[in-house]
Amino acid sequence: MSFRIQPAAPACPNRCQLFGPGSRPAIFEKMAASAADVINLDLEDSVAPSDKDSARANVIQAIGDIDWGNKTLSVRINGLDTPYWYRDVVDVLEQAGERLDRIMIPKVGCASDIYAVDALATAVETAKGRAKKIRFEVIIESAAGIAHVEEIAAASPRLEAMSLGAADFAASMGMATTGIGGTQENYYMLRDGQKHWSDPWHWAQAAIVAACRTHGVLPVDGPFGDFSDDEGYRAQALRSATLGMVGKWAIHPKQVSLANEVFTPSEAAVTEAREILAAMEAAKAKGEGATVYKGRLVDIASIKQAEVIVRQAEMIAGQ
Ligand SMILES: CC(C)(COP(=O)(O)OP(=O)(O)OC[C@H]1O[C@@H](n2cnc3c(N)ncnc32)[C@H](O)[C@@H]1OP(=O)(O)O)[C@@H](O)C(=O)NCCC(=O)NCCSC(=O)C[C@H](O)C(=O)O
Ligand SMILES: [Mg+2]
Repeated sequence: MSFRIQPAAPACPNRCQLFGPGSRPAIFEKMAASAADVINLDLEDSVAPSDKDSARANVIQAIGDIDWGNKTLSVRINGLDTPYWYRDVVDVLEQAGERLDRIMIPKVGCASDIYAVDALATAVETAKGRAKKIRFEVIIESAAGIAHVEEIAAASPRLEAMSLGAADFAASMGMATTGIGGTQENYYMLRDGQKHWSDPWHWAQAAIVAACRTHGVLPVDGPFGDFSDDEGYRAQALRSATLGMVGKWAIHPKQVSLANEVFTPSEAAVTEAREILAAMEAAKAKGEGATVYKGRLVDIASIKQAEVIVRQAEMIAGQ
């Protein structure tokens, strides 16, 4: 272990982030009634340029009017390359109530992007006397974003979560696909004439997880565009969870239960983790640092692995 201790990510459930366009206020109550842990009211790419002002007004109103329960409530602002973002930050922080938890910053390319939003948010909060400091989440969805992922993860103490945005990421990287996440037909290896599909999102996800875990930020998988493909969504989510991500976006309400199922440790996984902890307690009592559990080695590192699962299950149960 490095002399520098790895910081813990925020202990808040983040299994599913449900998105809805700010220009579609008719679905806000349905979003609030969903089982998603996080609600993202969108001012960015799901809102047409002609609707930007009205969407912002809808969102500000809804933050105060709707009962969002114990969900984390987030507004996705427009990108820093647009003329909309500063007004998103200023109007939302000046006019929306303190129920809002996060601002999501899309298409971040470097730590200075976060610095700019931080400076503006800090000025508005101070001027308005907002008691609750807004937290940030970011989307890595460009070549620059992934190239600078670690400095972005370290950019601000406000930063709570980081998502992979597969659609913009693919476009920025020049990837030959119009799919949003999932299996890509042409990304395969050949062996004995048989195709074996590989995962083109894997390396970016792994880079995000490493940056997030280094700096105590929650790593989250972004959208899966084909909402008619439950099995495809589940497979993508299972890969993300296996890599260390804590949740995934839903761009349709039917994806919420899929994310919650995958990112909630199963009873069997929790039972096994507790048994490993018990086996290691018994080993330690005998002065041993390793033992055998179900025919396989478990040691001090296994305690940390098991604790990840138990902590996650307890945090979700206690929400
Ligand atoms: C994708 C949708 C446009 C589909 O909407 P719709 O045609 O209304 O779907 P359904 O008829 O199947 O809806 C069934 C019922 O569910 C309600 N509904 C629909 N969407 C939502 C929602 N997001 N939250 C809650 N409830 C919802 C409908 O009203 C129906 O209700 P009822 O009639 O009472 O049965 C739509 O789902 C949608 O707009 N989704 C969100 C799109 C979005 O926000 N996109 C932005 C995030 S993805 C992205 O930006 C890419 C990323 O940045 C990247 O680069 O990768
Ligand atoms: Mg995007």
